[in-house]
Amino acid sequence: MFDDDDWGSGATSTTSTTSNVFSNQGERGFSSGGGKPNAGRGRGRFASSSSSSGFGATNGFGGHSRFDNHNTIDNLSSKNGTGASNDDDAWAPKSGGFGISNGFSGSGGFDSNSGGFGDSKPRGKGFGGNNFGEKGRFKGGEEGHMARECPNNKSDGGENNDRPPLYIPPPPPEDDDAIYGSMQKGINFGKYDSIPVEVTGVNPPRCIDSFDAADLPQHIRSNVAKAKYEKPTPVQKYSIPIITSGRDLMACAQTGSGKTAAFLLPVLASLIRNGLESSSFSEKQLPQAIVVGPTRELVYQIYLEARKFARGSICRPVVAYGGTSVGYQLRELQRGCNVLIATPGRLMDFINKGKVGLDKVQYLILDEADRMLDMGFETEIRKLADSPGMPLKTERHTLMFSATFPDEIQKLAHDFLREDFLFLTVGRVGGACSDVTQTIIQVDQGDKRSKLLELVANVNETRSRTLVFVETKRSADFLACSLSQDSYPTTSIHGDRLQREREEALRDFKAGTHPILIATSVAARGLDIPKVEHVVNYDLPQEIDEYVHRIGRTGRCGNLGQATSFYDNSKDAQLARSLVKVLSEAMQEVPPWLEGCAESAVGSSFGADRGEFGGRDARRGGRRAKQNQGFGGGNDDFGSRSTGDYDYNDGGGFDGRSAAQNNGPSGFGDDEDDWD
Ligand SMILES: Nc1ncnc2c1ncn2[C@@H]1O[C@H](COP(=O)(O)OP(=O)(O)OP(=O)(O)O)[C@@H](O)[C@H]1O
Repeated sequence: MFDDDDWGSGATSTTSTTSNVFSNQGERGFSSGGGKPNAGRGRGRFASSSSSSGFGATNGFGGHSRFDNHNTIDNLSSKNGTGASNDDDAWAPKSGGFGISNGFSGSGGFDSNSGGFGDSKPRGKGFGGNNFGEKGRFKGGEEGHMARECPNNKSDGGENNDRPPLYIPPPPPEDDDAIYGSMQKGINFGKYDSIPVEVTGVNPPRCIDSFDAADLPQHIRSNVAKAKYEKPTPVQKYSIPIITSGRDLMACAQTGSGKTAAFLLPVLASLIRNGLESSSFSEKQLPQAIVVGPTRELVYQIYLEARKFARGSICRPVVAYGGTSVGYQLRELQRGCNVLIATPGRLMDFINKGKVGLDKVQYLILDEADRMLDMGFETEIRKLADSPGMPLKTERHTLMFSATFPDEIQKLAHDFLREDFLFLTVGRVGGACSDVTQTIIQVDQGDKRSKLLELVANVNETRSRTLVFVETKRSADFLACSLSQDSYPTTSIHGDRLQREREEALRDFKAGTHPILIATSVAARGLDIPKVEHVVNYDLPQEIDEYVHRIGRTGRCGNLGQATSFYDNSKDAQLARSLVKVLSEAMQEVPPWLEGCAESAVGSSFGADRGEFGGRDARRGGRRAKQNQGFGGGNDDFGSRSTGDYDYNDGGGFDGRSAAQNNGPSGFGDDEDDWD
């Protein structure tokens, strides 16, 4: 399934613009760096005649990524000063220096759904454009990209011809300051203790009130101290003894409240206490714990946390995710692996290749578990659980963590958990973090850009980190380029960017060199970035749970944060009721106009039934149905959940996924349903 011909998300942005897809007959449009993987098909509304005529102006832009296409590179680089060269780094992903056309920029000039964007990629297969296959511009001092990416170059000696360069991520930090220097606790950290906690299920163990009571092995205990964790957060107080006592667990606690350590500490402790099996330098590795998460950046972050807590012990965590060199990751794996942290696709690829065996798995952990059991990932998780060697659920421990847990997903989750699992809720299931001040403002689509400019007006002076969520990958490219053009230090992250670019974007954002990050939902969950002061929902998501995760990128670990959302009733009405509910539950001001929208949002349920405080264990007859998909038509089927921009099927080869997945559910790989 994850054969080497599959292209994953990281691959696609190498290709960027093509000249033959810009013809934009009357529709507003642009081309971005986010070339979709389905080369040559375009969408019905793209005329594919030639060059850039008809596209706003001749100054099309190529987004962040590299302009690899033969004809266009001339136009783009020469007219817009993209600075193209044959130096790979000249295509740095920082958005700056990209030409944006006079013809389409400007507020409101872009409708993310209105087309004007073409698919491209630099491979011969299936590429129907009239310029592909033409010689020139690729290598040997020509502009555009590195020789090894050139589809005409058959002897580059790389792992795969006709592909983006292999990406080997920088090594993880080795100095204590970098390893242990995590987010500072905020003024509301102490208030975590006042959040109501509920544990359902039979015979739960008592909670602990200090890390000393957690019975952690010495190495881990001192690493916890080095990380300046003085006392456990509520989810840690309950999860640690539950996991230590050998119970399966489904845990739901608000964003930024320490769920990662809540599972890592007891799992690492138990592995170390019970004796680790060393498997170094063995062809097939047999990890004792497997952690899966929905995005590459998240699994890498969890890996860094595991490494931090395991440091000095013989326990070796390893990470595996798509968009990176398989060979490199296999070499890391084969140096020994006790805890494997991975995206599901790359993990399944390693299992299928016989590089990872499951026979010794004691712990299977799903972080962002509701997403991992949602459309897109569920099949992979079932395959993982049914893979040869994987101990039955009665013979392993399964742990699930998230800030949101819709009822129907909880019910699915029961398939993977022991009968007597415990359900832990801190606060309300799916509740927003109360340390985030939420503001919803009504903004028409066409006014969003100017409104955003107001919000980031002083960012050059303040350097306040602002994370801006948009709906589609090409909107991300467009907006990032547009802001860069206006001298706002901006970068972007989404599933069509190369992995190297994604990681660099995050690094630049964290370092504050590019304090504005434009992101799709690929950055919505789990990412723990210090000092994010403001989250902006430039486009609101389709689901309230996604909203909760997005705004949870700020206001973490007791710090205060701010979230501003642009509400456009023509697009967002189906979210109105759930928004009202989430705002009121988090004691936020609810604008009267939003209540009006909620009341007239016929057919949508009035928010989720999140139950009483502490949420609801679906075993007790939870009624929380799928939310927000029912505008105008009552509840949607479960199957209609939006998949968002997540790292589905980060498989092997390059970072493969099946053709069907490449195409996305609609067969067109619509941005609204990105399969990444
Ligand atoms: N006991 C603690 N004391 C101090 N800081 C902590 C403690 N536990 C966790 N943290 C810090 O709090 C931050 C948030 O933790 P973490 O990323 O695990 O949150 P989360 O609940 O998993 O969030 P999300 O729902 O967004 O995934 C991290 O920077 C982490 O280092």
